[in-house]
Amino acid sequence: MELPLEYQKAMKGLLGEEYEAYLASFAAERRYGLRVNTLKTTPEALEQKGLFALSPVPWCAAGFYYAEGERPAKHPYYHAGLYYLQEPSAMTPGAVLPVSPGERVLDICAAPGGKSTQLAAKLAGEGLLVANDISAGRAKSLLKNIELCGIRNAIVMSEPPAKLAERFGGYFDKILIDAPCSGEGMFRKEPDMVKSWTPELLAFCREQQADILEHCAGMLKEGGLLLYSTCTFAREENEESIGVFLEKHPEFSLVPIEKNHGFAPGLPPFEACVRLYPHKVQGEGHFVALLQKNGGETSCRTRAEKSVSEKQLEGFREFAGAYLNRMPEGMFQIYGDSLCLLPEDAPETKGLRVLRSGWQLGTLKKGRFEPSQAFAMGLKKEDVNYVLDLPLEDERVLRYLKGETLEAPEAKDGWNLVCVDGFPLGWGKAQKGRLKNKYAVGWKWE
Ligand SMILES: C[S@@+](CC[C@H](N)C(=O)[O-])C[C@H]1O[C@@H](n2cnc3c(N)ncnc32)[C@H](O)[C@@H]1O
Repeated sequence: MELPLEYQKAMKGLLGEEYEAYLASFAAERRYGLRVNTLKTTPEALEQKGLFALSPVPWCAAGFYYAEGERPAKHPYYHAGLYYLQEPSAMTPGAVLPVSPGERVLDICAAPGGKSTQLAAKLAGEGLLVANDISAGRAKSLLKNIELCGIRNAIVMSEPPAKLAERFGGYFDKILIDAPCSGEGMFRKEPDMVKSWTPELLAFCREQQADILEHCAGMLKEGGLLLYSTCTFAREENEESIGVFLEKHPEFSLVPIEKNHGFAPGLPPFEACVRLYPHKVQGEGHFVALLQKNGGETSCRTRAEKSVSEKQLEGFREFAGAYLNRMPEGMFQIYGDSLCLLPEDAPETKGLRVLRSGWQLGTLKKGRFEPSQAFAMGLKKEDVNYVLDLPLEDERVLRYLKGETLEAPEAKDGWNLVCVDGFPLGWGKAQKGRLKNKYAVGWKWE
């Protein structure tokens, strides 16, 4: 691969004697990763299934390498949201940022959702994740991944940081900025990215990074943590972006990140940060900085009003009475014909471009409730009365994912949660042994 001369010069300056080892890493075997979705299963349980040859990613508890040639995206368990495919070094920001159930977390550059799905797993269904991406198109794939992983407590948005900052001053406990960057750490994985590299691109990215950092500063609570990451090596987009930010914001300080697993320290005087290089770790490359806010705004009080009447919920209550073993808890909201369930203290989002607010349960048309794909993915098998639980080897699993009508003499008449080995895939409606397929149209197995 022909690397731009100016890039070579910058990397030689950064790496010194290690530069040759960095170049040699381009010829090394590429490593692929998947991260187990702990909202659905455990790393041990997935390993025991013996689906793929997995070996652990040392810096991410639920992360695994899988061998080239394996196709985990072509497996029904992928469609059940049991794991997310993620480049191993990209698992670092979500692993380093401490998140506990009940917190309010913002992932401001979230699409397609690698880190959002990781943070949501740490929230374990409690608290709130706001997953945002400025690109409305990319936010759609973010939404799909949030739904696929069965995440019930996320608001998916597409807004510029300035707009969010107007609404969420001092609101979040944790913020992740996985910033747009020149992507130098992707050169091995996506050689085409080399072509778009220019020094001007670095300067452009740096401006965007400064804007995002600036607006996020005000959205964090006092004592809150902000994680800044890029998949690039350029000093300008990493230590320099952080340096400029810290000069302007003395209320923030760097929190040291442990230098295990071949992680290199940030460039002086920012040794508290980490750099992942492809010649030092089994991964493509990343920069990670963790900052704490030691003063400034305290929590703000934006809270959505309850606006749904019992009358409007009749159709859902009827469905729940017939098919659910457990009533989902939270605040019901209706957007158009879509019924969603939000955490009780969810924020007011009127006026913001929201793709999804909380857990979409289904649609209400003329009072009739029809359950949604997202509802199925956020349920557990035990939550539902009528379950068509197919073993992995059953040929109907693939036929269901392809959208076909199934012969299902064992299904009871009515709505059935279709599962593979106990993990929900979607809905079907049975009548006299035939199951009408209700799998989401855009999700079908190709
Ligand atoms: C590195 S990617 C994020 C990857 C994502 N965090 C993941 O793990 O899947 C950067 C994202 O930032 C978004 N972006 C660029 N500028 C932005 C801005 N000013 N505010 C919010 N998002 C932005 C891009 O659309 C892109 O999806």
